[in-house]
Order: sequence, then structure tokens, then C-alpha cells
Amino acid sequence: MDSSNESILFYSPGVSTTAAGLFRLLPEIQVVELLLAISIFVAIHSLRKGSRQGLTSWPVLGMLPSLVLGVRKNIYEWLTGVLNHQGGTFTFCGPWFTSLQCVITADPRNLEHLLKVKFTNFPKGEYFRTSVQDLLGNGIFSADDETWRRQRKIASLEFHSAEFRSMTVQSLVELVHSRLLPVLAAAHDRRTPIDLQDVLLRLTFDNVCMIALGTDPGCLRPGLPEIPFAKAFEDATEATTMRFIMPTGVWKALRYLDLGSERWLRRSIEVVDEFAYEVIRARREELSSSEQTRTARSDLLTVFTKLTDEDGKPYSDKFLRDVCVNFILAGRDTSSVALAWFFWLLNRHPKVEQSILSEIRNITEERGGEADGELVFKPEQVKRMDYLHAALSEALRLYPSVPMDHKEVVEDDVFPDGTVLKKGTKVIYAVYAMGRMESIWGKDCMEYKPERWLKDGRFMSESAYKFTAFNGGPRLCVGKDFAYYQMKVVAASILHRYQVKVVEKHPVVPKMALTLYMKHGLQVTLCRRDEVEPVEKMKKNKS
Ligand code: HEM
Repeated sequence: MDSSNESILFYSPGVSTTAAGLFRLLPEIQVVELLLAISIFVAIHSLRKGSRQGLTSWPVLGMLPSLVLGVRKNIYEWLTGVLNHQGGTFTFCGPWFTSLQCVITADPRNLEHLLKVKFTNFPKGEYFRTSVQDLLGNGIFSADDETWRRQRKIASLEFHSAEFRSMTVQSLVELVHSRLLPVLAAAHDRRTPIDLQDVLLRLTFDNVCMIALGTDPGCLRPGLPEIPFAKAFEDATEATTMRFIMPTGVWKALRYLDLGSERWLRRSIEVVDEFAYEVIRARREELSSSEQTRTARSDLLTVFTKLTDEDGKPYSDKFLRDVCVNFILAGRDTSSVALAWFFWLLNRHPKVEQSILSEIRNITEERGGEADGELVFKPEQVKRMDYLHAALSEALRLYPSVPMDHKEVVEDDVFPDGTVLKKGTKVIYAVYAMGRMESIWGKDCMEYKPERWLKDGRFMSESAYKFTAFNGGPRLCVGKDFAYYQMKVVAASILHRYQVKVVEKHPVVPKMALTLYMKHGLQVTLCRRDEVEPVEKMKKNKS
């Protein structure tokens, strides 16, 4: 072996000069054998170590094979197992020479550091923004810094205003009583199963469009029609998610060539934009022609259209489009998916269902007089539904609508648990895993127990860094209060009238997506309370 080659081979800070000397003494064939033996030793050692800790790191491929196996089964369960073994945080190492590296954590101390204490050091980051740019532009969901701060301030003020609250209450009452209940009644009368997740997704899509755009797209109507805007919105979200699975270079090449998922994305965004820009045009016209409309409407589009930017100019159509699209995305599927898991859990916990019914009945009996069909819950009554609030929070603990979230590190940092974070590192926080950790929720962490949220019958909230379903710190979900109100009204209105039964053997598993959908929906049948309860009373009397 030529000595110049040798120095290239062995000059590395990781190899000592003694080792280089040893190698010089060995014939080439033995060097190869020795390297092979070392590789096998390292592989066996890391496999044994890895399998002990629930995570295997292979030579060259890193942890990729473990991840692929995890994705094939259930990525959220796999991550929960690994995080439990690793004490709450670990660094995922992708194949050598790739940038597939990130820190994954489920430690509440780290969450507080990330979401609050060092908030400015952990923005959404360029990687996220570039990936979602075409669909979300500079809206609240994708923006950082001043662009985010300005939208956040306006939205927070608006969500707390009396006009906005009354508009959200009205729009929800209208949707529940004129659309949801008739659709459910028709399914009941037909005696056929219905996909409750689909019905709920339609309801929250219509509702968030009423809040963001002041327009009702009408997805939840008899016959459950396909609405081009809603379909395009769903397709655009799914095609954008594909960008997180592919290497950046690949999706950029597909975009350039207008092929595959990128072609699908471009076309879907065109439909979304056409709808949004038409609503914006009509609203500008309406606002300039009628003083009455200026004061009557309190949806987000109207609020932002009336405001001016930092230079005193009206906001551009593109900015208004970004604001609305981001709010629709944020409030579209989160509450419906949470409600679908909640109804599935109730089906397995009839005692919890009974406790919710008793709470609702106590409240409705105080009012007296109204027939069940006419019963409309008032905001002050919804506020008093503590047990229902607890049952929904408990569903979100076990099945958070946003199962994982991420940030990017701006400057080198260290987590409270000692994990070192280099500038540019991606940090993933595993919300789903956090809800199932004994170290956070105790020995009964896997049980569905609304009582853990109650003290003397009153709902007690938890730290946002322990219960992260709504995020925490300055980027805490803006729609949290509204989401609870919406979920409580929908759940109480259905449960008061129907027993919801999940179709036997219907497979319920989470879908691999940014939102925790049920992969096969939730097929249910409905029994009217007045049909179920005489039978239940008879059973009770007999026993
Ligand atoms: C059960 C229902 C909901 C859950 C679990 C939920 C959860 C979340 C989470 C985890 C985030 C942080 C996302 C991130 O920064 O990556 C978030 C942000 C946000 N949510 Fe919600 N959300 C729900 C309902 C809603 C509703 C109904 C609306 C609006 C009508 C809404 C509006 C927003 C907005 C605007 C943000 C962005 C806040 C910011 O970045 O400053 N959410 N939500």
C-alpha cells in the first residue's frame, strides 16, 4: 500500500496515531478483515443497545429502518414507546451524510423552554415556511416575527370581542339546528350507518368559513354534497403535506416540471384562490357601498379589510387571502377530529356517557318547558358543563388533534434536561406521546378518566406544557375557547337526542397525517334517546 494513500485513509481526528501505526504493520487483507470485524461489533452493540431502549441505530442507515417499521405499524405508538424508554427526549439520527437529524421531545420542562422561556429562539423556521408558502403565504400559521405578531394581536382582540362571540354563537346554533340535526335525523330514519367523522368535518368547515370569510360554503347539507372549494382545500392541504415527506429538491423539481403532487397542489390552490378572491372582491364592494354592512359583520375578513397596514394603506387582497386561508386551515378539522375520538371513547365508556347525560339533564331541567327537539343550549349553560369539558379534554389528552408539532433552533441552546441543540436543528414535540406518559400523568395514564380533570365537580385546567393539545406560550391556539364551546354544543346537542353506537368491527386507527384523522372514518348508527331509555329502565328495574 502506497504511503500517500494511507495518510488519506487514516488521517482523521477520530483515529489515534497509535491506531495508524498498528494499521501500518498489517497487510491490506487483514486491515479489511479488521474493519469488517469492527463494523460487525459496532452493529451488534448498537442493535443490542437499541433494542434495549426501543430504538435501533444501524451503521450507515442510522435510525431510518426503525422509523420505517414504526411508520408501517403506528408512528405515534412507536414514538411513545421510544420516548418512554429514552427518558422523554432523544436525537433521531438519519442515514449518514443526510440532514435527516432532529431532536424529539415529550418532556414538559423542554416544552416550557421551547414554547415560552426561549420563544424567539424557536420559530417555525424557513424549512416549514418554504414548504407551506404556496398554500399559506404569510398567514398567522406560517409566519414568524412581526408578520405573525401583527396578525396574532388583531385576531386575539377579535376573538375576545362581544360582536365576534355573538356571531360565533349564532352561526353555530344555525348550523347545529338547521343542518346537523336534520342530517342525523335522516340517517336515523333510514336506519343506515353514517360516517360521523365526515359529518363533523363538514360542520366545522362550514363553521370556520363563516367565522373567517363570513360565508357559508354549505358542505353540511342533506345528501352531503361535494363542494369544489372544500374539496380543493382538502387536496391542497394533503399535497402540501407531501412536501414534508419528500426531499426539498424533489418537490421543487416536481413543481418546476408541473408534475405529480405539485401539479395537483397548483390546481387545488387555483380553485381555493378563485373562491377566496371572489369573496374578498364582493366584501370590498359591499363595505364601500353600505354603512350598515360595515357595522353588521364581524367575521375576520371584514375586520382585516377595514384595517390598514403599518404604512396606513389598506391590506392587499393577497394578504387578506392569506389571513383567511390560515384561519380556515387552523380551525377546519381540529375540533371535528377531536369530537370523532370523543364519541368513539364514549362508546367504550358508557358510565362516562351517563355522567354527561346527567349533567346535561340537570341543566335542562332547571330551564323546564322546552320540547327536546327545540332545545338550544345557551352560552351560560354550556359554560356550566364541567364534566363534558373534562371528558373532551381527556379525549384530547389521549387523541390530540395535532399529534406532533415542530420548531427550528435559531442559536445554539441547551434544553433543561441537558439535550444540546445546535443552530438549525429541527425540534419535534410529540404531543400524542406526552398524553400517554406515566411520568406525566401517573400509572393510569392509558385510562380514559375525565375525573382526573375535576376537583369538587369543577373543571381544573392543566399546564399547557403538560397538556399541549392547544400548544402553549405566545402561540397558544387562538381558537381554544371557541373550540371548547363548539365541541360542547355539538356533543351535548347530539348526546341529548341520540345514543351514538359505533358499528361493530368498524376499524378505528389513526391516519398518518398532520391532523389525527381516523383513517377509515367513524361509522355509527343512531338510536333516539326515547327508544333506548325505556329498554334501559326495564333492565335496571329487573336487576
Ligand atoms: C380541538 C380544537 C383545536 C385544537 C386541538 C387546536 C390546536 C392548535 C395547535 C396545536 C396550534 C399550534 C399549531 C402550531 O403553531 O403549529 C393551534 C394554533 C392555532 N389555532 Fe387552534 N386548535 C383547535 C381549534 C381551533 C379553532 C376552532 C380555531 C379558529 C376558529 C383555531 C385557530 C388557531 C389559530 C389561528 C392558530 C395559530 C396561532 C398562532 O400561531 O399564533 N384553532 N391550534
